[in-house]
Amino acid sequence: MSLIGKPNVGKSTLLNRLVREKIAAMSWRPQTTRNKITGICHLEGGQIILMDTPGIHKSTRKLNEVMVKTSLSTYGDVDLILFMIDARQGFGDEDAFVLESMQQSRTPKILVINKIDLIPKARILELTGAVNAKETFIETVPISALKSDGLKLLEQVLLKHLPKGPRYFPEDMITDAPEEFLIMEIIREKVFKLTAMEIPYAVAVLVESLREGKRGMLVIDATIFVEKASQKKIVIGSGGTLLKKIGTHSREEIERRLGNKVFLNLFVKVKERWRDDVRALKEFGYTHGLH
Ligand SMILES: Nc1nc2c(ncn2[C@@H]2O[C@H](COP(=O)(O)OP(=O)(O)OP(=O)(O)O)[C@@H](O)[C@H]2O)c(=O)[nH]1
Repeated sequence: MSLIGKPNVGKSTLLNRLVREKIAAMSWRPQTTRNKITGICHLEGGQIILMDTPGIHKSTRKLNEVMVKTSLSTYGDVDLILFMIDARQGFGDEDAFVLESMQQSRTPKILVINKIDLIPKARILELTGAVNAKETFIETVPISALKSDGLKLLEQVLLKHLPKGPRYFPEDMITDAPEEFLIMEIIREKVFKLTAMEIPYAVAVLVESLREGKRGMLVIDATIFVEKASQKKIVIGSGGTLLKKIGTHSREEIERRLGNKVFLNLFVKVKERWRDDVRALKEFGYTHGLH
């Protein structure tokens, strides 16, 4: 099952709620998610395998092109597409763009109206009617991913429409992403939250090494890449304060997630124009559609 929508509608929030753990980076900024992330949701009635995808949007940058291709590539691989819109914003041009990209696909689609905590009930009905007039959806489910409202119903709807099959994953597995990926996403999320303007978008994180240190401590070396020397200065902050904060917040969350004491070494480096540099994109794991 693939979760599709424009940036910032709440896809990662829903994924994290359904798997009951945080695996995808979330922030109030659009385009937080850059890769396809698989989450495994264990329910009484079965397992649901979900793909969170980067928000589909228009852009000329190579990185953004890769992000969109990553999302589109999931259409053929899944049994269901969840198309998510933001209830407060309603259905706009950006949503129309996403919907258009799905029209070729014969995969059954479910409309998920998220953030219903922000609108009056009558508006939900209106939106349901308006969007269903544009495309055939087998179901419409209004939810608030943030407030965990409507999620039980959504789970039931998903189980109803997904084909029966064997349980593919063990009960304790919630994602197929390697540890390095989780660590990278945690650090990237902290940078997204703690910096402003163009910085979040100019940042990539690479986990350089992961090893066991003294007394079972996990030692992580990671580099934050930015595009300009001026951005490096900002990420480090005066006297290194911001980098320290990014490091502390990241370390605490990595420790919680991995259940291990962590020693995190963070470096900041400049890689000019990496978002348009195919080699750098590959190095950072943004590979979809690149040759
Ligand atoms: N009020 C409200 N806010 C929500 C809800 N779901 C998500 N949000 C907020 O919307 C913002 C975007 O959420 P994300 O889950 O990062 O959105 P996304 O669709 O994964 O975004 P991209 O990574 O840009 O594709 C965050 O600030 C969330 O807290 C909801 O049900 N209600």
